[in-house]
This record gives sequence, C-alpha cells and structure tokens, in this order.
Amino acid sequence: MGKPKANRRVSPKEKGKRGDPPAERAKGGAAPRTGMARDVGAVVLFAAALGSGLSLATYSSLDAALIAHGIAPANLVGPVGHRTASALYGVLGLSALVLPFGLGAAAWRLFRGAPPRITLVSAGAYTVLTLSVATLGHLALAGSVSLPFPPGGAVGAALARPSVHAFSLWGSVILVGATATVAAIVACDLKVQTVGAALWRALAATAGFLSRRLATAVDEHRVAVAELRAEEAAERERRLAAEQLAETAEIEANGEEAHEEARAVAGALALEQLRRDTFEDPAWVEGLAPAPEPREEAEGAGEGEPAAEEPPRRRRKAREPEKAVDVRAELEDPAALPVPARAEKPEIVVSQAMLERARKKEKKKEAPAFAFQKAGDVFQLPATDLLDVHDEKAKDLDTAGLTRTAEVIVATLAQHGVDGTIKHIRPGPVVTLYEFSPVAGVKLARIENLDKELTMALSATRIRIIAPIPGKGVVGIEVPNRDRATVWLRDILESESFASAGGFLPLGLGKNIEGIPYCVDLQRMPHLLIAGTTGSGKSVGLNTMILSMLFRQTPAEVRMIMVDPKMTELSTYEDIPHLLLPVVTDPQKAARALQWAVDEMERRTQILADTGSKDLKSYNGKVEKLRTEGRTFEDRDEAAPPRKLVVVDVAAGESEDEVSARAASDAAAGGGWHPLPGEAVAGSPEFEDPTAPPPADPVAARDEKKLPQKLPYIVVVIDELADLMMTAPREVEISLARLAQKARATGIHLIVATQRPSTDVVTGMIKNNFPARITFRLASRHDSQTIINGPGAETLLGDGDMLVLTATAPVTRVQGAFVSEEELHRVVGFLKEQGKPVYDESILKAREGAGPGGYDPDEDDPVYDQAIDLVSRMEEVSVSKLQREMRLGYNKAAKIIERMEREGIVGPPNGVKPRQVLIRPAGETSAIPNV
Ligand SMILES: Nc1ncnc2c1ncn2[C@@H]1O[C@H](COP(=O)(O)OP(=O)(O)OP(=O)(O)O)[C@@H](O)[C@H]1O
Repeated sequence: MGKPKANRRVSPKEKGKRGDPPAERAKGGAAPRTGMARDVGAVVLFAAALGSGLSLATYSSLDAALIAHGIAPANLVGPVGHRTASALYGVLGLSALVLPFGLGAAAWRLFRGAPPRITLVSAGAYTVLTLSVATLGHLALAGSVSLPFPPGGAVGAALARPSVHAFSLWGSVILVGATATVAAIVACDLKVQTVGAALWRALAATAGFLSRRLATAVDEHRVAVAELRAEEAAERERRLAAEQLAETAEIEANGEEAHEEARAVAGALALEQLRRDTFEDPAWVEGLAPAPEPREEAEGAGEGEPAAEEPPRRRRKAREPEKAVDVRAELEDPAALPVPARAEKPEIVVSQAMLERARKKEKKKEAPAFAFQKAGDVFQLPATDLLDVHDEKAKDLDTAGLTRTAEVIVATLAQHGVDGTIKHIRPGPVVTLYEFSPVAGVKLARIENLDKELTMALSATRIRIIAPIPGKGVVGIEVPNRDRATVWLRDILESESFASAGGFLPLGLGKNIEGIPYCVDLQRMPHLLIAGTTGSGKSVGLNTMILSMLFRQTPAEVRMIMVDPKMTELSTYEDIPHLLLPVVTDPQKAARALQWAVDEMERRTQILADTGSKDLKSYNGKVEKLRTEGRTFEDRDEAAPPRKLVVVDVAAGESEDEVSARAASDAAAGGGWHPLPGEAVAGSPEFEDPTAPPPADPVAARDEKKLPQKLPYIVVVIDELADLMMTAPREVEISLARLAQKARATGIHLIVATQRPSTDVVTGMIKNNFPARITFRLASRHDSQTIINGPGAETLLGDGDMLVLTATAPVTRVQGAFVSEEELHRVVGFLKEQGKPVYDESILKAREGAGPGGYDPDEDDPVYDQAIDLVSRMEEVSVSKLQREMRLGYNKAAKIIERMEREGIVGPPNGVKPRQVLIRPAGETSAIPNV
C-alpha cells in the first residue's frame, strides 16, 4: 500500500504538476476564460461609460418632444441615450455624471488586469460616492439653480431629507461631504495626504494667481493715476509760472499791492505741494478729486499766515486713510488752509538788472551812443557802435524749474542728514544762487562735502558751494542755468556801471551772478594776476579788459606794453598808437621791458618827489595847471619859493637877521630848493603823443616844448607769465615784485596772466604783491587755493566764468563779457587809423650791468669812463639823456651822474634844467673858471 499521502512533503512545483487539488486545477483551467471575461467586461464597461457619458453630456429636455414627433433628438446617443440620461438625471441628479467616470475607471482597471475584488470595492465606493454627491447636490443647489431635473435627483432628495432632519443643513453638508471624500479616496485608491497636498497646491496656486492679478491691477491703476496727476501738475505749473512772471514784474512796479499778489502766488504753490503730498499717500485714490483753481488757492493762502508747526501734523493727517476725507475737504476750501512752512516756496529774487534786460532795447536807443566818450583834441575814441548789436530777447524766467531745483537741493541735503530751507533764489545770466539756511547745529563743512551728491541729484555739470556767503549767514549753492546767456562787451561798455565807474582805468569785466554789470578800476587794484586753464576764457577776458581801456583813454593818457610769448593773442594789437613797444614775443626782451618799467618807475618816483606830487594824477593835475598858465615848474618855484627852515644858533650869538641873510646868499649860490635832480620834467620823447598834429607855429611849438608835459599811465600786459619765468625767473620775479610794490603812485600797472598757476610760476613773492586776482576755471582745488586762497575755481564752468578777488571785497563770481575776433579787429583797425605808435625800441636793447637798482660805479668801472668821455663833449647833461645815449637803466645813469657831481664833473641839480657839464674833452681849454 506505500506511504500515507498526508506525510509526504511536496514542493510547490510538484504541487502544480501533479499534486493540485481538483478545485485548484479547475481554477487553473478556468484562467484563460476568466481573462477573457475580464476583457469583455472591460469593453462593456467602457462602452457603457462612453454611452452614458455622451447621453448625459448631450442631454436636452427638448429632445422628448422631438422624439415624440419622430425627429432625431440632439442627444448623440439617440432616443435611447436621451431616455437613459433623463432617467439617470431624474434618479441621481447631477451625481449621474459620476456614473460614466466610475464605469470608465472600472473598465480601465479591468484592462490593466486589476483583481476583481478591488473592482468590487471600487464599485461600492463609487456607489456611495454617487449617492453622497446626489445628496450634496440637493443640499447645495435645490431651489437656487434652474435645471431640467432636480439637482440631487430623486435619490438625493430622498437621502437629504432625513439627513437635514437629523443634522440640519450645515451638519448634513459636513457629514455628506466627508462621506463623499472618503468614497472618492477609496474609489480612486488615493491617500489622504496626497489629496490634502493636491488640495493645498490648488489653493496656493489660486491664491497666487489672484494676488498677482490684484497687484497688476493696482499697479496699472497707480500708473494711470500718476500720469493723470503729472499732467495735471504740469498744466498747473505752466499756468503758475506764467502768472508769477507777470506778477513778479508787477511787484517791482506796484510795490505793496504787487507784494500781496506775490504772496498769493506763493500760497498757491505751497498748496499745490500739499496736494501732491496728499496724493502720493495711501489715500491716493481719494486724491483724484480735482484740485481747486490756483486763483482760489491763492486767495485762501493769502488769508492764512504760514504756520511753522503745521507741516508735520498735516502730513501725518494725510497719511491716515480714514482722515483723508478731511484733507480733501481742506483742499476744496483753501480759505481754511494755512500755508504750511514746509510748503513755503523760496522767494525768487530777480535783480533789477535782470528785469531790465527786457526793457534795455528801448532804453539803449534813448541813451547817447557812448555816454562817457570825450572828444580828445585830435584823437577820437572808438564808439561802441564798432561792436555788434545783440538784441536778444530776454527769456522768461522758469519759476517752476527754479522752485523744483530748490526742492531737490533741500531734499538731497536732508537725505544726507542736513536739514534746512531755501529762502531766496537769485537767478543770474549763467548761474542761479540758492540761499540755503541750515538748521542750527549743522556743520558747514558737511554741506561743502556734499557737492558731488548735489551735482548728481541736480544733473548739473558742476556746482559751487559757498559756505557761508560772507555777511549773509546762509550757505550759497550756485547751480548753472540750463540756458547760459552770453554777456556782450557792448552791453557792459554801455552800462551805467561802466560809465560811472570811477578811476582812470575801468575794466568792464562782465556781469555778476545777479546780472549786474561788474566793473573794476585797475588803478585801485592796482595790479592784476589772472589764471585759467586753456580754453577757460582767459584770452577773451584779457581782450575785454584791454578794450575797456582803449575805449576810454587816448594814447596820451594810457600807454601799453604787451608781452605775448605765445605769439597768439596780443599780436592783434600790433601798431595801435597806445603801444610803447611792438608786442614783445621774445621772453628775453620781455624781461628787459620789465626792467625798463622798473627804471621808469624809479624815475617817476623821483619826479613825483621833486614836484611834491602824491601820485601821477596829482602830478598831471599840476602840469595841466602850469600849461594853461604857460609856466614851468621852475617859474612856479620862483613865484612861490618854498619855505625853508633856518636854525638860529643863539648860543653862538647869532641873530635872526644874520641867519636870514646867510640863507638868502646860499639860495642865490644855487643851494635853493630844486624840484628835480637835473631831469627835464617835460615828457621824454617816448611819451610824445603820436597822434598829436604837427605844430602850425614852430616858435610857439618850441615854447610849448619847454612847458612840462603830462605823463601817461603805463599798463603792462603779460599773457603767459610761465614763459617768462622759464627764461629769466629771478629777474622777472624781482621786477614784477618791485613794480607791484611801488608802481601804483607812478601810474604803472600790471596785468599778468598765466595758465599754469603752479608755485614755480606764481611764486610767493609775486603772489604776495598781487592782492587782486582773477581766476577762470582751474584744473584743481590746489590751483584754486594758490590763486584765490580757497577752493572754487575748479568748479567754474569755463567760457568766461570767473572769480574775482580784490583786496577789499570777498570773492565775486562774474560771467566774463564776450567780444568776438571780428569786433576786436574793427576796434583795432579804427585805432590804427588814428596814428602810428612811436616805439622806443632801445628799451629792449641789452644793458650792461642793468641789474635793478644795486649799481654803484667804482673806480675802475669802464662804463663810468665811457660816460665821462661822452659827458665831456656835452654842455649840459641829464640822467635821462645819459640813459638814452648810453642805453643804461635809469638807476645806473642816475648813480653815474651823482658820482660825477661828487667829482665835480657836472654841476649840482639846477631845477628842471639839465645840469651844467664842468669839464671839456682832453686837449680842449676849459672856459669854465673852476675846472
Ligand atoms: N566770456 C565768454 N562768454 C562766452 N564764451 C566765452 C567767453 N570767454 C571765452 N568763451 C569761449 O571759450 C573759448 C576759449 O576762450 P579763450 O580763447 O579765451 O580761452 P583761453 O583760456 O585763452 O585758452 P588758451 O589759453 O588756450 O588761449 C572761446 O573761443 C569762446 O568760445
């Protein structure tokens, strides 16, 4: 019988092959059939899903009538589809739509070979899901939407009723909603977290989308509002600018009444600012309310006095949305609105000069063409008609732009911790000055250090900060105008400032920043040092200065020496009758010319001392008087001999009468007062007036020659000191220093220009002796320091923008006058037609031992021997005669004459006459008893 079957262990393989129980075998044999049934089931379910889906989706209640009349219904699945859908909707309501999805999902599972058990669970879950959705449909939509079937169907209605009864509506919704969710999870085999995460993502995406849409909408709205406001503000500013310009002019004309008007305009501007502030706040939508008309605002502002404490409070108020309505109310009633201090607009102070620009044209026609022109005997001064006419229409003042710039300045400074206000704006032709008052405690250096920030904020090329403006207690911020006006030389020369500028040598420099003509008197300065980088307007400036003098003075009154080593600028003046020398271009010769000027200064000093004249003006005054009387200095001295102090030696028994008699005999012997050390007071030949007509009567001319002659002023103009300093630094430096120290009284003045203000050119000695300086734009702050003892020149704009420093006034900014080449040539041509210059070129010849002043002829001096040889052949000699004959400097000639006097070769000084020569050349018999 073998082993019992129960004890035998069988491998699973074997189980399958031969040990399978009948049931398992039957199962294994049915597998192919099961697979087929599943596939068939899947297809059937898919077809049912599709059919039901199409039936439901294309359901229409009207189809019933169509079908009744034998017409094909709209339902895609035909009358059957319509009826099926109608039944499903009727029973299940909207939840009928779950059915096709459920059938489709089941078909999909069968296709994938999922176990039928799971499919059954899923089917159960779907059923529950369908029922709960039907109930929810009824709970949520019954009575509120119009559908051709009950939203929850018959089933939904049936289930909802007891549920509502038990849990009321919200309880039922929660309960049925939870049931539906669970059913969906089971039916779709989903995890709670997955569903939660999906829901959360959906919510987040929806929220993000909505917030983006909202932000875009707000931005678009804000931009639209801002554009609207900008247009509104621009229009208002245009109107205000036009009104204010007219009113500013009226202020000047109508005094008090116009002042009220100005206040009204200021109030209107302040109100506008407040409106802007309000509008930019969160309450901006409210701010769209139309602004009150400026006229009304002005009236309101005019009634309320500015309240210093108002602005912060008012701003805060405007920023509280719930109070924005109040602000609007105030805006609509400007009469109730005090003008806040913050919104107080700076006063635009338009100088009379600027206002007159518009009226100038008419005025000019009324005025004489050349008010100060004086008719010389022969020489005719040039008329300003030689210069071009520039009737440029004065541009309207951009008050809105000026105010805006002031706001930017205040805001930028505040941004960097410097609070304050701008009270006055002073527009000028080229720059506008904003006067900034910082609050107490602000260090001015901080403001100065913010120049770059301000320059950037104002989009300016350069700005200049004057901290503080001397005598004003405010900080000046000079901002270049967008449109620079040109200052024409003709306007300056025709201005009252120039006509009334006192002094002999007025220089029409240009206009100050308020547009007022700015003229200085070279005689008072009394010398001028000018610096400026190339292209800064230095040469044009020199031309306007030279022309100012040429328009004013004849060659008999002013002579010039021009030194132009660059051989560019001053050569234009070649051959005008005012020149003492051809324009000097050789630096060596320039050094000699300077030395000559020093000698001439010494000579003049002596003349002034001997004629008892304080300065050249007083000397020329005396000469003029003597000439009208037909007398000389000698005649004058005889007519009114000087009082002489005599000492009575009482101790020696001398009486007053004896002493007087002794003094009288001394005087008779030539020991009396002598005005000149042997010099002829009459002008040296080089100072003869080249434009004077030839004398009609030679006898009268000879008598006339005996009369003293006036001495002209001498102006030495050097364009490029650096070139001279490279050639003969020591000589030039000493000459310039000596002239600068002493030449003023003698009528010799210097204008020295350089583009290199380094300390090897403008040495300490030169600088110290030139207290008056002008600087055009310089390369660095350091250079500026050298010239005007402080910064500023490096921030100038070029094109004639300059700073003027005099010994008596603080640094003044001036826009230099402009004169074109053509104008210059016209004037020079006119002058040349008047006469030719008389040059004394011996001035430029090299002199031996021509060192300034220190010469003292010793025993073996060959020059002294030559001088004795020369003098012995003369009857009379004077220092200047010896000077000319031997081409010596004045000092050297004077020293030689003094030694000759000591040695008995020439006589003592003889009033204004030359000295008598007391020797004869070797071999000749002397006619003079004491030789
Ligand atoms: N006062 C002015 N107003 C308007 N423009 C001016 C004025 N001065 C000078 N300019 C302009 O600047 C240019 C240069 O001026 P200028 O020749 O005087 O400079 P510079 O300092 O003498 O230079 P350089 O040393 O190279 O000769 C002029 O051609 C002119 O266009």
